[in-house]
Amino acid sequence: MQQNPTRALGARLQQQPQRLARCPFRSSIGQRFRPIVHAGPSEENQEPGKLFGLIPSRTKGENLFERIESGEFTDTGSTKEKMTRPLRQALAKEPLFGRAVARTLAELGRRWRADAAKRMPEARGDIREIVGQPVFVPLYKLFLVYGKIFRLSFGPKSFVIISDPAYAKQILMTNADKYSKGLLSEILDFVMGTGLIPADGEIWRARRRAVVPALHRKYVASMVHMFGDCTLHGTSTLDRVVASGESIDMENYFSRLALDIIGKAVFNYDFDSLTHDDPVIQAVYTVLREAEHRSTAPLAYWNIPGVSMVVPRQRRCQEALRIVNTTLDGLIDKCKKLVEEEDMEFGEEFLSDRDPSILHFLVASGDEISSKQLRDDLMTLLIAGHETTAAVLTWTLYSLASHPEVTEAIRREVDEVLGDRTPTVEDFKSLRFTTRVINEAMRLYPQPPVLIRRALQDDKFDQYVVPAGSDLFISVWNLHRSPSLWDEPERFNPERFGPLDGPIPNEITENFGYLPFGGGRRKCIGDQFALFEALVALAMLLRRYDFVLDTSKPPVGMTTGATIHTTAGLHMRVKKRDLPGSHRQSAAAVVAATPAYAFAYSPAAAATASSSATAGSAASAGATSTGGCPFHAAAAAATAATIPAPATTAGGASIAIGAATATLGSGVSLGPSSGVGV
Ligand code: HEM
Repeated sequence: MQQNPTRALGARLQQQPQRLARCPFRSSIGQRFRPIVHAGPSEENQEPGKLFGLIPSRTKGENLFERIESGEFTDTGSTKEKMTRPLRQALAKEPLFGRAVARTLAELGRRWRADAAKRMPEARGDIREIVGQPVFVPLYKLFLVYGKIFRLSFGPKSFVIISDPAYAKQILMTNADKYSKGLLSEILDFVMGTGLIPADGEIWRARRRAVVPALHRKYVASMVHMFGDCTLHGTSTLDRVVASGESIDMENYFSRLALDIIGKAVFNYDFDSLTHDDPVIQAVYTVLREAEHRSTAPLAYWNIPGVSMVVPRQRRCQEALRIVNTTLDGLIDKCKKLVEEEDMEFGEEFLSDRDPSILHFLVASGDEISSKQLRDDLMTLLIAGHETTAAVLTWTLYSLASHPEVTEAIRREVDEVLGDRTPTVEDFKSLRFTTRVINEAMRLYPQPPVLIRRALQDDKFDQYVVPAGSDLFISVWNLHRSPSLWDEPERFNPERFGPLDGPIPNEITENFGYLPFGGGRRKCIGDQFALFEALVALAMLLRRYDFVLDTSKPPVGMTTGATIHTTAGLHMRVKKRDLPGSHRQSAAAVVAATPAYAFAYSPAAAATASSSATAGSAASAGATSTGGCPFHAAAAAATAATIPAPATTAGGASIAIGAATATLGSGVSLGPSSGVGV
């Protein structure tokens, strides 16, 4: 983080929350929570890169700071003290009795002022006033007014909003023992059970100890090959889009790419959602959508007995869960048989060529766990690793659309380091600029934008006590866009993190002002995996294609789900990139030149491979040269054969998951409606 001129003002603002102890909007009912800016796209903000006015523009921000500085929002103490002050002054002039009362009032006034200074700034209002925009947007506006910690109250419900690196560090690291996942565990129970994300206490400790070793160095290296294969496989779809001249919803595309990748990585299942739809894919999306729906619904109506039988969406959800669970049980059984058959010694970096998945590691480890716990683990990893990475790729590509010079810089790096080769782990040391671009996109669009915790014990943040039982939101969005931490926080600037040969920015290098993967003991276990995945996909796609926003489609807006979604897709026109003086290898040739990645359980890929056995020698050459790997064969064949394109609209099994934007009702619980922290 670099120093900047607005920092001084921001720092002053951070020092004064106690002076804002009263809601500045309260005095003017009509102004309560009135948006300082609008979240929806407006004429001025339709230009990509202006962030659609989703956050206050520089001028608006400065005006707000000026107004705060002028004292307009400032309440310097206790209202009771202020109201009794004229009386006290009048009484003080009276001899004897009057003066005695004035002295008592003065003493009371001192106590009232001291109490007021200890009270956390509080924003009160009607929950309806923040409906209709992604919840992290009003939270940002309130942060600019109330500062680094404030209480947001709706009737009897209240939440503590944290937007300060030191406080975030206290919650996530120093005092992590004092916090649980709270609301998040309640919402995700139906799908993740006691998986790592919602679990707390001993179960979390045991599962973290079991799962983390599965993502060892050799595993991640082998996954990097698979990322390349999957990205290449998806180019058949993009080639069709190029030929058709239509645009494609890249949010949908990335969602499918990420699903294909995480399926293979976690349980060696090939969804192949990039080229087809089937009931399992539909079921996974139904479950994902339900998780997001529950995280933004005002009332936990699904807990009412009988609702799952009566409400159609809940019935569909139950059916989808049944399909997903049956599929997972099948994969677990298959894996158990494989472990019995194979004669492999289990060791620290256990990795099977036939099935390099996390599931295989967990089963082979001999850990005595129930199938239910195993299913919870798999489902958790599937959800954690899917939406997040897809969203990072979506918003990175979106940011690049308005920064062609950055795209060109990526290409220079990729052309030099990779050419048409698929990346290996070793390449990451050289793809430093591309990595910074992803780091910067994760700053502007953190996934999830808010982390959720519940205090198990009282905790203290400077003078403010947060009592046990309080629900806290750490607003990563606010941290990542804080004017006191970042120079021109709204600007997409991959160079802000300093020289390229410096460390890759993370929560430690940025002292908890940057939390793309959280921090402390509950930090993301898939951070490297995810960064490599995004890097491979971005590098390989930008090497091969030009992407331009389709301006005939609705402007891109944001909506909240578990991650930040677009409101109506990221529609882009795609062209093959002109590669002057360079020659582009066919996908089959690239696959042939890539070290073998074994992929065992792949019904869809196997089907594609066998059905396209006559699709050309390129395909079989790819298969042979990679030791008969069915996935390689399928990837190569896919380029030669005709494959149906995925739906490019946000319907069906597509990723309109976040469409249920914070549909918060009046006066009811806010729920964790700001992006659910995974
Ligand atoms: C770019 C992609 C990703 C992003 C931005 C991301 C972000 C995060 C964040 C911010 C947390 C911390 C949540 C909290 O403290 O409440 C987290 C936790 C977690 N992530 Fe990721 N994640 C990504 C990819 C992945 C992948 C690929 C996997 C698995 C292969 C994964 C598995 C997990 C798990 C299991 C946790 C919970 C850890 C625990 O509570 O002990 N994530 N992730």
